[in-house]
Amino acid sequence: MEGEGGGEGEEEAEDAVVLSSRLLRGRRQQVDVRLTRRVLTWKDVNKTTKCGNVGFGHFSGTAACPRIQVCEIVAVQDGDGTHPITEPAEGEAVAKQHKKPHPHAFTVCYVRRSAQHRWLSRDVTFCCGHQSLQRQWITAVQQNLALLSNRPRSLLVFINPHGGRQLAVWIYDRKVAPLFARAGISADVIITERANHARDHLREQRGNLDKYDGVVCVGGDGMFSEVLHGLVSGTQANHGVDQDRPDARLVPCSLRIGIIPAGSTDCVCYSTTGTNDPVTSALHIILGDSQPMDVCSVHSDAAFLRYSVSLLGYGFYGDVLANSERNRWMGPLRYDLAGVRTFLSHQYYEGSVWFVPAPETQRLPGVREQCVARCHVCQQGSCSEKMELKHLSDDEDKFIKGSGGEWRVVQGKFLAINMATMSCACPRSPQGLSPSAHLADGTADLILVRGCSRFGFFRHLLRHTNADDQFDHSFVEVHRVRRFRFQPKNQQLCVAPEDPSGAEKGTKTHTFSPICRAGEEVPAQSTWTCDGEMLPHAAIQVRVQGKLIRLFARGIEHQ
Ligand SMILES: CCCCCCCCCCCCC/C=C/[C@@H](O)[C@H](CO)NC(=O)CCCCCCCCCCCCCCC
Ligand SMILES: Nc1ncnc2c1ncn2[C@@H]1O[C@H](COP(=O)(O)OP(=O)(O)OP(=O)(O)O)[C@@H](O)[C@H]1O
Ligand SMILES: [Ca+2]
Repeated sequence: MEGEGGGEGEEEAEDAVVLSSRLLRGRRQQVDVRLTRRVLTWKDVNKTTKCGNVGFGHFSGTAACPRIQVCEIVAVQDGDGTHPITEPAEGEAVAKQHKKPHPHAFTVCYVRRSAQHRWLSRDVTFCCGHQSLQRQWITAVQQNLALLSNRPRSLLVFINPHGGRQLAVWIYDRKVAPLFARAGISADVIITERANHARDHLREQRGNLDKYDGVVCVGGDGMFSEVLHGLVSGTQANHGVDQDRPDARLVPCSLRIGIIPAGSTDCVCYSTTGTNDPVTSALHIILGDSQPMDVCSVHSDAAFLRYSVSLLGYGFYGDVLANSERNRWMGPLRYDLAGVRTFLSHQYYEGSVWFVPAPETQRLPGVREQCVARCHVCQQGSCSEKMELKHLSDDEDKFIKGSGGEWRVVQGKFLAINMATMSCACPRSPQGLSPSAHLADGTADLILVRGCSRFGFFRHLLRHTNADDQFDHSFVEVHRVRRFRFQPKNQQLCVAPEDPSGAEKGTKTHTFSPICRAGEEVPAQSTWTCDGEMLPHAAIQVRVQGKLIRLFARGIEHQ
């Protein structure tokens, strides 16, 4: 980052100099510029820096020298970044060119960090004494960049013109496409014409996607979900994996997914980059960042329903979504209106929640430790599914032993049942639904909100918007889990299963049926929201598939 201190002296000593020259920065400032495999640095020859007024070629201890990591260079080109070094075409108004560029200038475009995890692209221009030196510099930087093999060269881009505030096309054309072009990335762009256009295209073309290094969606969580479904389903089909089988081990997708945020919540983008800024996302894509992510597969009995990466919510969030759908035309505001309405209804839902807890070695939710870039918890990988056990203190909880893992069940009335596979941070809730959830640890956080007063629930919701602990309520419990099942009250198990996963092994011996007798009131049922889409079933089974996909992101960096 320009202007940032060094502190990598030893590493730098081993990082051999590729090229160094005395150049002009801009038009006037004389600088000694040095390129190594890892960094581009320069220092003003006339200024005494912290590292002393060292002679040319001596950059040791460049504490105060501006430096750019090579891996954070977007592009290098001739000219001053705004003026191509070509003669104006015949008839072109020379007046348009307010200043003639230096004939032997070259410009390095690089990433600069700004507040709140935003990234900007910035230019620095150097002027050389003659053309061959200019060529030498451009070639040297380009050769360095060519060594970065994780960078995408070719992308498939889907734009949803109707998501969020309906600005997706404008955002892509104005903010993203120019950066991709500058970085030499070619993009095949499809503006979607209907819902599920992107998903269907990816499924149909699944044998034909090798020419791309990644798929980018410009839209919200719904668009991301389309790309996720298209790629995951296509990958399973390519490998002969039957995604209808709840116990199937899914094959990870090879193509990375980029998200240019242009939706209403943009939770996946926000949780993986720390912001919902299109330029930041474009830069993460250009640098070729890679963030693995857990994906939940959701089934109803033996039928596949959907995949989820953010929130599976029954009760409050399910109802917010259902209440918001008819007001889609309102854009992001629809959620606030539906939220107030749902809050006032204060509806409970009865049922049984079954889950397989994550091993004790994986940190418990509620510990205020965030999943960060290069997170050591996620790097440990999804551990084996052999579970360690811990009894719950609540009398209502039963401890169930089964042959396919250790299941627990919690029964009762719930205001909300939320399963967050990652933090679900978004602009409405910067810490998220489950602030310490991890992006790629192979677990999800199950948050159960039981009966409480409206005031209590209001306080719980309010804590999603500040730094207070939303789990610190007697009516909220949270478990870190690998698997999960839900049965609403009116569909209780007729035969209590020895192992609720039996159904997932094709050895189903139990059935679900209404337990209400004639004349008895049928308990209220909610619907599930699955990453913002409604599910048609209330009784579901969920399994976390660790690190199934990768995004062009790197998680939240320390600031
Ligand atoms: C007192 C203020 C309370 C504010 C509480 C804010 C909690 C926000 C938690 C957001 C969690 C988002 C999880 C991400 C889900 C995405 O997969 C999905 C698809 O984009 N988005 C939504 O379902 C969209 C979900 C949007 C949920 C909005 C809920 C708004 C609740 C408002 C309650 C107001 C009570 C006022 C009483 C007078
Ligand atoms: N051309 C289209 N016409 C109508 N619907 C579309 C089109 N393209 C995509 N969709 C659908 O629009 C839905 C919403 O899109 P998107 O996720 O981009 O915005 P959003 O719902 O406002 O944002 P968020 O999901 O972040 O709340 C998606 O479920 C997607 O399937
Ligand atoms: Ca996770």
